[in-house]
Amino acid sequence: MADEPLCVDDFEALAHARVRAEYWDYIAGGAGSERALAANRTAFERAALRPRILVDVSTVSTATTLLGRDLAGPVAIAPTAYHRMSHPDGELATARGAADAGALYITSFFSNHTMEDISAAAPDAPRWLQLYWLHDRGLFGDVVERAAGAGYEALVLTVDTPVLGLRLRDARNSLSLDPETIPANLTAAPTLLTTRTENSSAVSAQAVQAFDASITWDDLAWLRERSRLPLILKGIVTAEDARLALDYGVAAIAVSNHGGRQLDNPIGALDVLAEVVAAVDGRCPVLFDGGVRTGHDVAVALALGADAVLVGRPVLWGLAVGGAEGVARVLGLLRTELERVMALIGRPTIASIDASAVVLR
Ligand SMILES: Cc1cc2nc3c(=O)[nH]c(=O)nc-3n(C[C@H](O)[C@H](O)[C@H](O)COP(=O)(O)O)c2cc1C
Ligand SMILES: O=C(O)C(=O)c1ccccc1
Repeated sequence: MADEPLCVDDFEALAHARVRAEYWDYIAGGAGSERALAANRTAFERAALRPRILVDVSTVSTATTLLGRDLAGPVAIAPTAYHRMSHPDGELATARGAADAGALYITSFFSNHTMEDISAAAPDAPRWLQLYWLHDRGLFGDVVERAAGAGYEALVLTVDTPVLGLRLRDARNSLSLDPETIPANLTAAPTLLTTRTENSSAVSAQAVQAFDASITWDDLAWLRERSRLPLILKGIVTAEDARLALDYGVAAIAVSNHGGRQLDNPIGALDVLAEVVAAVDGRCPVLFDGGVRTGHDVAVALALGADAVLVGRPVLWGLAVGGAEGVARVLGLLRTELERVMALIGRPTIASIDASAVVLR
């Protein structure tokens, strides 16, 4: 079959043909001139793997552990908003696909199904909940308090989005949201549910209305009082903030530039990974996202010190192409590609992919 997707990029082309143009621009786009978006990919082109030979790779295992949870592999689903833009079954399909693939699913707070319904779609699968700090502390506290009971095993506070990046594609499209694409966790606050604005993006309007840009490190204690779940901060890109995060007792750090959607930075996410890994110095797991598209990319990020990687857009491409099955296939592809790369570089376990496996050109 000529159309059979054989790599993640094949899914992108197929998904593009299926997703409405304005939604596609929201998913694909970056901030400003999209330099950060492009840099996330070009950074990987500067990293080369260093294969070792005559190692027994007759058995290769991608199995790993994160915060005490055994996972089939080191590739997890990054939190992305509004999955019904990609498929009518939205996050329910994503949850089933993730469970089939044995992958951790970090559910976006801005999901089109409630966090409880998403959990119920795949009850025993590993799942974390991503949070945006809301102006509405009542609503925010309620969400935080519900998370553990709904089966979420950790909270991921996104810290790179006090305001939304300048998404020119969305502004030019006057991006509006259909009723089925409203954030289901926020229906108690209808004033946050703008679906249409003149000459600007409704997504951006929702973020402006909802996000509290005043929070600082000391507010983390407030979160802690409401949930005993481990806390991960997502969007750390400097050694200074990595050290502060450790001082504040985080369980893990996610190095990310939000898929190039926030600051229009000429440096790729991968370029800052080593700085954060050095500052963390093994004291907590480090996750990485931004531009991971192949098993080779996964191996590079692990060699540079990440404990696991997250994929954002590729999961949405799989979702658009084949619902739950498409999500599982994208994740499965990345895992089998990683297995092949591990064999080819003579590193048969995740732990054996150390700094000697990569060189930056
Ligand atoms: C359509 C879309 C929506 C996103 N929504 C969220 C979100 O709700 N919360 C969040 O923390 N990050 C969000 N992100 C950022 C991702 O979690 C992740 O950092 C990024 O997509 C990784 O880059 P990649 O798409 O190149 O894999 C979003 C990204 C995309 C593409
Ligand atoms: O688009 C995004 O990157 C994003 O994180 C987001 C999530 C919810 C509302 C608005 C933006």
